[in-house]
Amino acid sequence: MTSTLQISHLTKRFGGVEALADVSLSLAPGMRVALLGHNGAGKSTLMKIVLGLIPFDGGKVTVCGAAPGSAAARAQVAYLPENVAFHPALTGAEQIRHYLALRGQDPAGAGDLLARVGLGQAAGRRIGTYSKGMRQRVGLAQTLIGKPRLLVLDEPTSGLDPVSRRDFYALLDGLAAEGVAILLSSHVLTEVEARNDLILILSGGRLVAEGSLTDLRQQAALPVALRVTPAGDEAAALAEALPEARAGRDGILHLTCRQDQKLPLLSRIAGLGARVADLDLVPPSLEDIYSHFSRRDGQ
Ligand SMILES: Nc1ncnc2c1ncn2[C@@H]1O[C@H](COP(=O)(O)OP(=O)(O)OP(=O)(O)O)[C@@H](O)[C@H]1O
Repeated sequence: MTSTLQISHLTKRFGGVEALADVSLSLAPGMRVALLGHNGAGKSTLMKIVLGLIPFDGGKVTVCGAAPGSAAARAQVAYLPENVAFHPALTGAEQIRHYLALRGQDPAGAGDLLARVGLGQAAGRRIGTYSKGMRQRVGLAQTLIGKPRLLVLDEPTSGLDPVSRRDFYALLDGLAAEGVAILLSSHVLTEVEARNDLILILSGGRLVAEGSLTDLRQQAALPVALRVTPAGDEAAALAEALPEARAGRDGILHLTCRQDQKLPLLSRIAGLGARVADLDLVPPSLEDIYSHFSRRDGQ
């Protein structure tokens, strides 16, 4: 299948600063990719290059087979910045009608676009009365004008509450299911866990990790934590049977083990039978994995 976005060995320097070094990635239609990285890691530079806003020094970039910034590429890519600004006195429908007219499209399509992002009911209200989540959805409706094949979203859910974030990602899921490729950056690491097919970690302009969350977990090989709750008055007996555990004030026993020791340890705990009331397995979070890769790169 032809890639929607193809980047090979991309390099970009600003004077003496190497903003991107040997970055390669490929987005197939319908793929959702999250770009993570510390401040100055190179996320915005990468997005600007994909949008054709700045030139690059080395490597190759194609957007739907065309050079970034070319008319062919621009027709296929849409961008949503972190903070969208619309005219507060215009209604959602007026604002989208305006953008449709600017793109030479029928303004009557505004209603459908707003309904698509869940703003059908609010289309006739002034944007000044919208919440931040609603304004972000107006932004998403704007990006959908012209049916782009690639969405570039710069921290699209920053400042949104958990419910608005979930709703926003549900919209992206629907678009991805229709074949739209999505490249988004985020600092809210926990939210990208379940919502993306591929996670990329940039550090100092280099891609230091790439994969699904499962791949990254395996590559990082961080310890797994277990919490064992003793049954009734079995705390002392359980602590004796699990001498490597640390007992918390609440009586719960805390253990950690390497990934490859997880199953033997679970089977040992299962063998303790009725002495165990409950068991929780806590895998390393994306925050842990992210710090692991960023630290490894000296950040
Ligand atoms: N126009 C510019 N001129 C000089 N240096 C720049 C320019 N734009 C970016 N840089 C440098 O390139 C590096 C990458 O910056 P970039 O803005 O891409 O990072 P980022 O990951 O988007 O960071 P943030 O999360 O803070 O937005 C940084 O060292 C930055 O200072």
